[in-house]
Amino acid sequence: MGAPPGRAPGTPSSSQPSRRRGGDDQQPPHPPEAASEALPGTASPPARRRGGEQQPPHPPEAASEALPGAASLPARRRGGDRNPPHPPEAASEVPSGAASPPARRRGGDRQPTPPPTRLPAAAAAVAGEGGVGPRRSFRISLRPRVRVAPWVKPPVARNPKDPAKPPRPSIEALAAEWAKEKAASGAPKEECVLPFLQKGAPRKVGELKLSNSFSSVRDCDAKLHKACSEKSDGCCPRHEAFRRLPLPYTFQEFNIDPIKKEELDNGTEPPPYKIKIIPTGLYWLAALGLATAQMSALTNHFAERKRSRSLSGILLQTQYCGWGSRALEAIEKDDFVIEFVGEVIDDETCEERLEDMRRRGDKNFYMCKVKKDFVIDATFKGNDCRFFNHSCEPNCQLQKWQVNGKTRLGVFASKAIEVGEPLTYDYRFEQHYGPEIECFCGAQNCQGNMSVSGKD
Ligand SMILES: C[S@@+](CC[C@H](N)C(=O)[O-])C[C@H]1O[C@@H](n2cnc3c(N)ncnc32)[C@H](O)[C@@H]1O
Repeated sequence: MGAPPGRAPGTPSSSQPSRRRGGDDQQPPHPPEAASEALPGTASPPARRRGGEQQPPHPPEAASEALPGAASLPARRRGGDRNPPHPPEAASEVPSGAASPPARRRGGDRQPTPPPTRLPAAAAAVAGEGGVGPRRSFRISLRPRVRVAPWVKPPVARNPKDPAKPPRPSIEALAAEWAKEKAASGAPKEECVLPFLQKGAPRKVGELKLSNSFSSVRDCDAKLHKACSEKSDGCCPRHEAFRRLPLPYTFQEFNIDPIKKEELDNGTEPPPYKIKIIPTGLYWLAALGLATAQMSALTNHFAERKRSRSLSGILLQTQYCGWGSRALEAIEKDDFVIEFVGEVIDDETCEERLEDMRRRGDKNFYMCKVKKDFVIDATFKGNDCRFFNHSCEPNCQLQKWQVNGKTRLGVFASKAIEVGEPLTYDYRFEQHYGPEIECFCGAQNCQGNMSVSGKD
């Protein structure tokens, strides 16, 4: 989920400050292109990243995310999630005059980063019963949203901030339109409903058990891997992947990097996922489609990747956190933004994937553990929610709902969100082993890392 900062072109790697601790996750030199994001006029060829998250060409808009005045990117982590190469065009968008890299400080005195950047694609888990509810109870407003749906005639709602703009359709209008088309396509009636938009839809509230993943590891009786980890100098070879496994915190989760090793051989490959140009207001449409169709119907990310090269849409390239998602239109507080969907896997499969991730050296995580044997993995299949980054001062919340007996995760706006603003939520995780993953959210109240309670 996050990409570590890279260094500016021409900047010696030795000058790059280290951002993460940990042995094998040493960050590779920053791809030249990444620098172009911060240094206007820079146009060195894209470099390739290690460990899977090769980033696609930088979208023009991404430039706006670059920290003014930043010239070189401090190395923040070891391991794989380095920022993807920046396209030459991006450079022109970066504020000129940048000369020195942004200083990073911990905790409160951290330098505020430009607008929060992040946006993963969340996918809805449509899996069995149970499910854990959010730790907090959120009030969900079902009032009409004002968003743009190109193919829907705008109903009545007006843009309060700019009356001159044509009225935008309400969420109800969009839902009605969608339901109509869905029904026309022959879908069963029960599939023509938007669960997160139903008044009175029950949300299960409960607590997450943060250590479930650890206890599920095969052939390891050590509590939370502590013993085996100590035997091997702080790093359990077999379970090293767990060092960076973000376990659920409050109402979220995450982890795993999707890119396969062989795909990294081509340094110009875009990220292992799709880029869709869809207004945020339409996320739920796509998300619902994915959810109702179950994981088997999710688009193959390899196929989607082909489209990502020429499009610049919802995704944005952040300076330190890899790819993120942003709002393509204003979102009101409490609005449903997108459903977190992905493959629903059990703990054993999760473990296997983590091991694969370790071997590949992946650094980004896209998993969300909901409960025992119920992990939603957006690594290979999911939607744009997988690109939502973490922020200590997020503008979204991940909520667990019980919809018709199935647990589903929805991302809701926790505050009003402006167009272009990175979509983020708080998914700090409990970390027991390995180096702390430094947080680069840039929030004033940033705690400095993505661990919620440190190590045992
Ligand atoms: C769900 S992915 C988000 C998308 C990811 N940025 C990408 O490029 O694919 C979560 C990963 O993004 C990175 N990340 C997200 N938020 C971050 C933050 N505030 N600071 C540092 N890295 C972050 C971490 O590597 C994390 O494992």
